[in-house]
Amino acid sequence: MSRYVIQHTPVWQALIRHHREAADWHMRDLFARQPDRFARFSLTAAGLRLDYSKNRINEETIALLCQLAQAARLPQQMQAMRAGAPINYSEQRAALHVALRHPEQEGYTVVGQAVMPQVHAVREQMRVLVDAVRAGQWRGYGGATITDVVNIGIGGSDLGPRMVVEALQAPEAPGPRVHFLSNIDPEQLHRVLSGLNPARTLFIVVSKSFTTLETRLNAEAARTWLLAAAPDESAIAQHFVAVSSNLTAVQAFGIAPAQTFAMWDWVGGRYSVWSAVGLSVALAIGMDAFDAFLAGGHAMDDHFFNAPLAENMPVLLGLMGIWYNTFFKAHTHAVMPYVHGLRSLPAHLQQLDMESNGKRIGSHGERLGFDTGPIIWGDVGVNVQHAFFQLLHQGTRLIPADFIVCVNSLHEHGLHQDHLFANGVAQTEALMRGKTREEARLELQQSGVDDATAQRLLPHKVFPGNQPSNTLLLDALTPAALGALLALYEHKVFVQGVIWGINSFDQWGVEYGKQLAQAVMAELQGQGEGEHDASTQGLLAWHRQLRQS
Ligand SMILES: O=P(O)(O)OC[C@H]1O[C@H](O)[C@H](O)[C@@H](O)[C@@H]1O
Repeated sequence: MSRYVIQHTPVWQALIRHHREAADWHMRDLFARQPDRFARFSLTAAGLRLDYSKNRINEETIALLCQLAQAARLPQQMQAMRAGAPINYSEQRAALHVALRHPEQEGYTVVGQAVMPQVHAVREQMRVLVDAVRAGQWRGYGGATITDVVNIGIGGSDLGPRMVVEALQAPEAPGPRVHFLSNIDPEQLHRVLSGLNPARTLFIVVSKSFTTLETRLNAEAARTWLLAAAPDESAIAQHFVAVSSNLTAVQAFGIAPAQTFAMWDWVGGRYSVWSAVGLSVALAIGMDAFDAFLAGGHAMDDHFFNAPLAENMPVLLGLMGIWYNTFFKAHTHAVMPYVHGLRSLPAHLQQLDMESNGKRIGSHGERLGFDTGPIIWGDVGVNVQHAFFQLLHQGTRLIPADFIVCVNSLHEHGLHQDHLFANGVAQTEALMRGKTREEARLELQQSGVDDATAQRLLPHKVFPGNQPSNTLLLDALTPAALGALLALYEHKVFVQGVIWGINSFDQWGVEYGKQLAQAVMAELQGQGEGEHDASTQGLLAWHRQLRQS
C-alpha cells in the first residue's frame, strides 16, 4: 500500500492556491457582497445552532475542504470508529466513547464483542449508588448521611467531570457538594479536606490506569485522613469507591469489587466523562439529568455519523480549524464561553484537543510537514473583554475563536442575560468588521476633540477587523445542550486528526516528564545523584539549601 500523505494530494495544492486569494479577503466585503451569507453558513444540530458566516470562507472554500476530508477518507474513518476498529493504532485500541452515550442495548462491538451490555450494567450500578447517596440511604461510619463527595483524579479523570459539575449543579439543588482533588500540591489537599467531615464524606478515586502517581498519593492521603477519625478499616467500604479499568490494582489498594465501577481500554481518559468517570456529575445532578447529558451527546453522534460533510457541524468546525491552522498558519484557537457555568470549558478543551492532536508524527512514523494541533486557550466572557481582548482587536495575530452564548439563563436577574448575550455577539461583529480609518476619523470629529488630538489619536482608533469567529448558540445551559456541545468538540478533534493523518487517541508525549520526575524525586530523597544539565543541577542545589527538614 502506498503511503498516504495528505500534503501531496491535488486538493491540498488547490487549497494552497485558494488560500493565496483568500488571504486578501476582508469579511466585511464578503458580507456586503452576499446578503444571504448567514443563511448559507449556519446550521442547527442536536439542539445547537452554529453561525460560521464570520469566517474567511466562501462556498469554494467549504467545497475544497470537504474534498480534503474525502481525500483523507474521513467518512471511512468515521465508520471505522463506529465499528470499534482499533483506530488508536499505536495502542491497538478502539476509541468508542460514542458507545457510552448510546441508548440501546446493542449497536457497538469491540473485537466482535458487544460492549453495550457492560456499559448499561455499569450505568445501573451508578444509578444504585447515586440514588442511595442522594436519598440519604448511603451512610457513613457513624450512620450519618453523605454531604460531600471528593473526586480524586487528574487529567481526564478530573477536567471533564469538574467542568460538567460546575456547569450543571445549581447551588440550591439537592445533592452533595462535590470537590475535586487533582494536584499533588499539599495546599490543594489541605484546602479540600480542611472543610470536610470524614463521617459525611465519600471519596471517588478515579483513575483509568490506577497507576497515576498523583491520584494514588492523594487517595492514600484521603484514606489516612479518614482512618484517623473512623473507628476501624471497615469504614473504607462506606467512604471509598473507585472508577478504573485496572480492577486488580483497585483491589490491591483496598477498595472492594462491589465499590468499583469499571471502565474500558477503549475509552480514552479525555473522552471518559460519559462513563462512570462521570460519577461525581451524576451524584451532583442526579441520574436522570446525567441521562439527559448522555442523550445530548448521543444526538450529536447521530448527526455526526449521518449528516453529509458539508452540513455536518463537527466536520465543518474541524475543517475551518484546519483552514486557519494549517493554511493561514494561525497558531492558536480561542474558546470564549459567555456562560459562567462553562468557565472551565477552555481547560477541558485544552486537554481534549492538545493531548489528542498535539503530535508531529503521521501514521507511518513520518514527520509531518505542516502544522497540526493548535494552542487552545480562552476564558469566560464578559471578563475576557476586560482582560486580553485588546490583542484580538488590535494585535498583530490572526486568532480564530469560538464564542458560546446562551439565550436563556436558568436564573432571572433583570437584564443580565441580555447584556451578556449582547456583549458576546457584539464582539463577534467588532472582530469581523473592524473600524476603518474613515469611520475612526468621523467618530473623532463627532466627539468634538481638536484637530491635532484627532490626528494624533487616529491610528490608535482603527481596528483592522477580519478576525474570524464561530458562534455556537444554546437555548440554555441544560444537561442535553452541554452533552451535545462536548460531543461536538470531541468529533471536531477527531476530524482534524484524521485529516492531518495523526492518531488522536494516544498520548506518548506526557510520559517523558513523568520518567524524569521519578529520577529527580529519588535524588531529593538522597538516593544517589543523576546526570543533569547545569540548570537542573543548580535547581536541585537550591532545593537542598532551602529545604526545611
Ligand atoms: O485516569 P488516569 O489513568 O489516572 O490518567 C489520568 C491522566 O494522566 C495521564 O498522564 C494522561 O496524560 C491523561 O490522558 C490521563 O487522563
